[in-house]
Amino acid sequence: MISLNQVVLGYQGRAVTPALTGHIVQGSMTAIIGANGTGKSTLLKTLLKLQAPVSGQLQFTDGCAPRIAWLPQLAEMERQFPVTVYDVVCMGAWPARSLFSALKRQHRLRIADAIERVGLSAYRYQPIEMLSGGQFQRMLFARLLVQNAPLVLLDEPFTGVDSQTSDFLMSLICQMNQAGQTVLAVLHDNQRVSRHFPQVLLLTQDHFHWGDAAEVLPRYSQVSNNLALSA
Ligand SMILES: Nc1ncnc2c1ncn2[C@@H]1O[C@H](COP(=O)(O)OP(=O)(O)OP(=O)(O)O)[C@@H](O)[C@H]1O
Repeated sequence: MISLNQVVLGYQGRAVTPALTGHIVQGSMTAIIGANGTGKSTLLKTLLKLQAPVSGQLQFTDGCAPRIAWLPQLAEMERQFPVTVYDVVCMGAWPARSLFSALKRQHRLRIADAIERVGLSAYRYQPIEMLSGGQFQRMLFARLLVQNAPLVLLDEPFTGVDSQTSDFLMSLICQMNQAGQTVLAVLHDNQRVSRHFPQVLLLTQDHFHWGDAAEVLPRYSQVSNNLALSA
């Protein structure tokens, strides 16, 4: 789906990662792990074309970027905006219709189904500022479900969410992947990574390891131990 060839990520010409080479295979499920500041979110933003790479090449198998659904970090979300749960979930249908046209019946059904799947039917007309952290994240997942994009990018999807809701959201991620969507998720919970993610990209300041979870995860413990020893 996407190939990275010696891609250095960064801002205004300043590198924040080593040169990355690897493939995001269609239908795969990959966790991006690493310490704070190693460029995990920057990779997602680069795939979204919000950020240009410092150097190297990103190639899309079909010649153009696939449709992408993105769950940003919770801290980057505007929560005081005066809209309802329904309004936010509706936004997932934008790519399939023009901005100001009325929703078609098929869209309305998809939106209602997504809100029900995440357990927010009773809150559909609630202003988003009144939602708890877990409810807010469920709402964003409903929007992802409506988007139904071939590539799903998730930036720390379980931040501020209790373990029961995290388990529930994890099951939704697995369902998306089983339905054929390619998933790339930034995570800090290695147990969850080893349970659910066959592929892992580990980023450090100077190196990266990209491959099967069973091979890459033990390297993370090594890296963490080395960091602890040098601190
Ligand atoms: N808009 C920006 N302009 C300049 N530098 C930035 C910008 N955003 C992030 N950075 C820097 O890029 C580096 C990588 O940031 P990034 O957010 O990708 O890290 P991360 O691995 O996702 O970290 P975390 O686990 O803390 O979310 C950091 O040093 C950060 O300060």
